Amino acid sequence: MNSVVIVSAGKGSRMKADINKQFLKIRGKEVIAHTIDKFYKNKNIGEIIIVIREDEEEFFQKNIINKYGYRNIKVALGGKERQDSVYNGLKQIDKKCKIVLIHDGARPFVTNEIIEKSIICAKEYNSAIVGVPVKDTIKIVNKNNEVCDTPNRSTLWSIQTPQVFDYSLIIKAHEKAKHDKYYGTDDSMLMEHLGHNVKVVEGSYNNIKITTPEDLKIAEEILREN
Ligand SMILES: Nc1ccn([C@@H]2O[C@H](COP(=O)(O)OP(=O)(O)OP(=O)(O)O)[C@@H](O)[C@H]2O)c(=O)n1
Ligand SMILES: C[C@](O)(CO)[C@H](O)COP(=O)(O)O
Repeated sequence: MNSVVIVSAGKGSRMKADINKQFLKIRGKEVIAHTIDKFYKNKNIGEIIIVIREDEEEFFQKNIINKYGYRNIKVALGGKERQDSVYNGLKQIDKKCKIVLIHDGARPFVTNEIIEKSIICAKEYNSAIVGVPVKDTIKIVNKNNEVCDTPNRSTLWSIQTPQVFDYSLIIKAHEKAKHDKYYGTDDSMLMEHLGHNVKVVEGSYNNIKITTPEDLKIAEEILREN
């Protein structure tokens, strides 16, 4: 069985809104509901776990689960860092799970095609992450704003979610990270820390993470075009 952990227990501080960004609306529907729909309607997904902040659990139940009538969605509580929230979600997964997808609640434009090709890749390589080649030139800059280096752009990818893994391996990777007090900014860094190869699957430039107020405007446009 394939399970998905959708992490939605962040603070959304860069959005500077009165409510958590997951509950802001794009074209009348909450960001998190757009994201859930993508997995809820996908025939390859057997189980959905949403990770929510404890102080937002009641609001989530009433305004998302009850409002849209979602069934069989498990809820886990968030942790201090994204990585802690992912681990809490992974612990709720059914024993029958072989492949787990980890996805940001704040990335509502994931597609069926991306979900399907990342699962196929994870079945072959145990570890698959979605990304797109960078379009800009990237500079490494020091604290005085001086350029230190310009990495070769043809080797640079911007990494998104879903990130998809063999379930027992990602649990092992989290346990090693916990033991070593190692924190990564994405899930695959834990697999790299475990010494495992990670394969990249080409995603979409529309699969943005809603992070700042500008992203909400871009999101409205993406939805209008699709
Ligand atoms: N402790 C945390 C931190 C983040 N996330 C989730 O991880 C995803 C990516 O994180 P990000 O966009 O950085 O969200 P926030 O941490 O909420 O944003 P900010 O850094 O602006 O506060 C989001 O769906 C967020 O809800 C989480 O579940 N638990
Ligand atoms: C996992 C991620 O979405 C990949 O781009 C990203 O690293 C999350 O980072 P954030 O610091 O929580 O925004």
